[in-house]
Amino acid sequence: MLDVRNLQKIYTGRNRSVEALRNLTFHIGAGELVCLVGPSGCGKTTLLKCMAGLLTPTGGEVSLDGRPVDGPPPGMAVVFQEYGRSLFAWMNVRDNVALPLRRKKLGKAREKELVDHALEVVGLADAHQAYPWQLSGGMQQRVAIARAVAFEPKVLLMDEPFAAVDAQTRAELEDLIRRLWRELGVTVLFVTHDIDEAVYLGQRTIILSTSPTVVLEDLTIDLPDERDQLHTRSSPRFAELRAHVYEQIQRAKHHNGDTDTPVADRSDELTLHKSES
Ligand SMILES: Nc1ncnc2c1ncn2[C@@H]1O[C@H](COP(=O)(O)OP(=O)(O)OP(=O)(O)O)[C@@H](O)[C@H]1O
Repeated sequence: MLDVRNLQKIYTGRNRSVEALRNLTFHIGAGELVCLVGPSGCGKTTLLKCMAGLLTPTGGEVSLDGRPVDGPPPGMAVVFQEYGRSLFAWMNVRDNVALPLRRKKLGKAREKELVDHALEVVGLADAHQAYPWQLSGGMQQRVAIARAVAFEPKVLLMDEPFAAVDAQTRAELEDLIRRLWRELGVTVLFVTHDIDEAVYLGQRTIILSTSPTVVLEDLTIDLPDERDQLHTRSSPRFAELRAHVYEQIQRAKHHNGDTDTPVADRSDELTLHKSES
């Protein structure tokens, strides 16, 4: 489905160059929900932009269903952290959600059907005539998610989408993403710097090193499929996985692509959790 092979990105400026991504390789299968976590500044946004075809990599390749990504692919939608900047203040909720559909030229009836459905699934059917500035931060992010849902993407890329909302809203939105993922069968790559979120949400968590970035570990999250904020987060397995990812992130801060051996391969302790359950 989505393949990242030997991806490298070097930003070159007049006086300096920054090697943000060194050599990233991983695969995301159709219908998977994968989280990507790493220390601040490790290149998560850079990676996501390369995957979305918004940034040209220096080396390596991203491909979707075997086709190289060299511009925004038609079946992909992206939700960014800054919902305030992705919504248009002068358009109401309905028009904001409908905007990307205009390019598809589906006809008014089909467009209305998709927008109504998207607003329904994110719980904003009653707010369709409101303007973004009349909504809370959490509701605005729901509008951004509805916009992505209405587009009927095969792949949904999310870049720290809940970083700017309060903890309670964040928990609700996490559950919304899991519900949408299960109901719509969409493939999701969710970038976060929040360790709890990285464990709670996905089926796998890819842990990145500091810049220049490599994959430190691709961890299977073997929590039950049915998750809820109260029981899942208080389960012993959640605590173990959380501790493991936390530990890896701490090590990641002292590790980058300059070191040959990935952190996960250097310690028996780090494989402890994988053999359990
Ligand atoms: N346009 C740019 N020009 C030069 N360097 C850049 C540019 N964008 C990002 N970088 C550098 O690339 C590295 C990775 O940045 P990026 O924003 O991808 O990291 P991140 O993991 O998303 O950060 P955060 O966790 O803080 O959101 C950083 O060292 C950053 O300074």
